[in-house]
Amino acid sequence: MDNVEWSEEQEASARNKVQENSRQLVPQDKQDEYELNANEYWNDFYKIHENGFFKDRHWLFTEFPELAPNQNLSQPEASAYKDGSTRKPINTGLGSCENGLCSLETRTQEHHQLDSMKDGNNIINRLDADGEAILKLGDLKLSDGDFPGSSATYRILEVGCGAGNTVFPILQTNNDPGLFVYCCDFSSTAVDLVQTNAEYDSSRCFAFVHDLCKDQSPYPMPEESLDIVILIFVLSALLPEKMQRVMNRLSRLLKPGGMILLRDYGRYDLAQLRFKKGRCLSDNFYVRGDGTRVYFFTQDELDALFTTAGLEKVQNLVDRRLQVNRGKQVTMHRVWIQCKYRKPFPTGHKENGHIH
Ligand SMILES: C[S@@+](CC[C@H](N)C(=O)[O-])C[C@H]1O[C@@H](n2cnc3c(N)ncnc32)[C@H](O)[C@@H]1O
Repeated sequence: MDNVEWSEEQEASARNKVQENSRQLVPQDKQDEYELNANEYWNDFYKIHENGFFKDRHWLFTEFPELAPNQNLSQPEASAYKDGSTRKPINTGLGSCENGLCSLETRTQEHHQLDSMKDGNNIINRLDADGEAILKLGDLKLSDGDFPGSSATYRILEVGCGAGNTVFPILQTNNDPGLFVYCCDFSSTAVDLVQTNAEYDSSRCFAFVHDLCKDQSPYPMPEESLDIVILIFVLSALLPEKMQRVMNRLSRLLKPGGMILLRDYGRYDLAQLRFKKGRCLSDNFYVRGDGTRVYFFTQDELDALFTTAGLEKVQNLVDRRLQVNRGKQVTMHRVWIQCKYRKPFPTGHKENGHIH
């Protein structure tokens, strides 16, 4: 069931559950260890789950048509929503990772494993599907005029891309010849999975290891060069104190008129209510059994993060769904938040004859 309203009692019961499971916090030394080794916990996650699955992402282009703006994405079953968006009925989870468990579908694609080889003095780690060398960020000499994707006309960056469950559908669906897709993750295991995927094409895509929370961790593109930045269930994985700096830096990468698209966990989502006592790190921030962490947002918190980074609201909606597992006879309340925030044009700028 889509966009179900919550009753007062439901809201109160959720609040009680959260109060109860937040009562006992994880000790600080353990918290520091989760932060210090965060990428290792995610490496372990991807070593276990690999990409032997392809998560169900049929909602991607109905929710975010900006990812393939020139394609005719006919959606006969799409229904209009109050906020003007359209979406197809969703009868499964959104394929996000919860408590280390993901809704999985068997992946049919072959996985390329091409081992290191030497080319003169350059170490080329791998070749992509077309036999092109896959370069690492550290191998590049970056200058403003010449960077991966510098000749593209539409640049998308996905941060925290995981195994590429968003990147590959974009590359398949968006056939704009001017498209270039960047993607990064601080898990080198995840980035390896992307780079060794049979669909990885270095003429259209650049995957790199990057820690969003490290100011000195470089991006391969200059500021004001991106049309779209995507964050799908990623901001929630960061230490809350570090979220604003991350957002500020991502905002600087956007062209004026460019947008950040986000989908993430909302306050009182089933995944939050299911946490047992002793897993809470701080208000609404928890650690799963596998050492990965997750925050549950309100719309206002996200609005503050985006607007403080100088962006303007295009959309900020809460998507509540009732999932029914008929086999187990249980109903589950999911709460996700979806946001689109745009970087304004400088005042006095003229676009299509309109002065901003
Ligand atoms: C819940 S997963 C979502 C993955 C992917 N966006 C998806 O929807 O399938 C969160 C991702 O964020 C990445 N991540 C967490 N903290 C990060 C950081 N500081 N820098 C870069 N990536 C990070 C993790 O490695 C993981 O791949």
